[in-house]
Amino acid sequence: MNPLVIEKVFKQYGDKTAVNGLSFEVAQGEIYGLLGANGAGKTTTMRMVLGLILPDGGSIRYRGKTYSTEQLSMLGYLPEERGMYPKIKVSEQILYLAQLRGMSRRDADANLKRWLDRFQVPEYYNKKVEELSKGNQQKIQFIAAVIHKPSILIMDEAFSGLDPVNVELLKSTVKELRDDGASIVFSTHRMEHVEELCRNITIMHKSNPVLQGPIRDIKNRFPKEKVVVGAERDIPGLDRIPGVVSATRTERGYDLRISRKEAAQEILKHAMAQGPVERFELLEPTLNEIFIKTVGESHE
Ligand SMILES: Nc1ncnc2c1ncn2[C@@H]1O[C@H](COP(=O)(O)OP(=O)(O)OP(=O)(O)O)[C@@H](O)[C@H]1O
Repeated sequence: MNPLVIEKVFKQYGDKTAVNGLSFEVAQGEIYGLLGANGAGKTTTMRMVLGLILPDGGSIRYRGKTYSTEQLSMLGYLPEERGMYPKIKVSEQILYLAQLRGMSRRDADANLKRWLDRFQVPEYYNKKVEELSKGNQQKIQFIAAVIHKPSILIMDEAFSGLDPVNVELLKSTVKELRDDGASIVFSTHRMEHVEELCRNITIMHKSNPVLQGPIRDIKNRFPKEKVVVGAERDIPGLDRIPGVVSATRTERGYDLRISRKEAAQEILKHAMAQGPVERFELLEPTLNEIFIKTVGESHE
């Protein structure tokens, strides 16, 4: 049985349905992507998984059990909003939070020092949170979420506010936690991070799960509609090939949009008939394009 199983979960606020029959499972050592436009129901879902609010229907199971305080030490949460106390020292609040999650102060202290070294900021141990930049506060919040080695980790916009170097640092840390066996629910609007980190995803829209499954399978369900041709010279007539919706001249050649896949071969033939082609590629849709299509279509 998977460590986290969400089954037909339903949540209502007054007469507003926030989550409508959502089911998914997160395996051990998996990062699961929970995606959706603003107001889709992601935060509500994460809060239910964390036991902060109760579902009105359906069930959430943690290693086969329903929520109880026993699960506290198993769960870690990185919220989107910074939730640290500005006036209190980093070490004081992290050690306090770790003890709430069942750790001894000594173990928590050793872990905290290890994490601060890992993030190359050992000097933050005695600093007040307000003395740190926004990005560095995010690192501390990250440490607070993982200090007790949770086996189920909920991460909401984990990399927001970080510079590219720190994004890479935290990304590699998330991958390590996955490789160590954590089950991670990862929610973000940054589709390139989802493509890199997640195997399976759910896209929610207006409280409903509208697209679910392995990213690989989802991509195969959507047609390839983009062709890139690399050529320095002009290739007249590309836009007149049947099935070509548009052909745009770029620095390095042409970007084309097609409405049926046979058009790709015609484009290649046409281009080669006029001289050498340096590059030719039929691109699969990006997750960003799939997201926009899905949410747009289900919106209508
Ligand atoms: N405490 C609440 N009381 C009433 N309605 C709520 C409450 N929390 C959320 N909602 C409503 O439930 C729906 C889902 O909200 P939720 O915060 O889960 O969305 P989200 O996917 O996390 O959005 P975002 O990407 O903007 O954070 C929204 O329509 C929201 O207005």
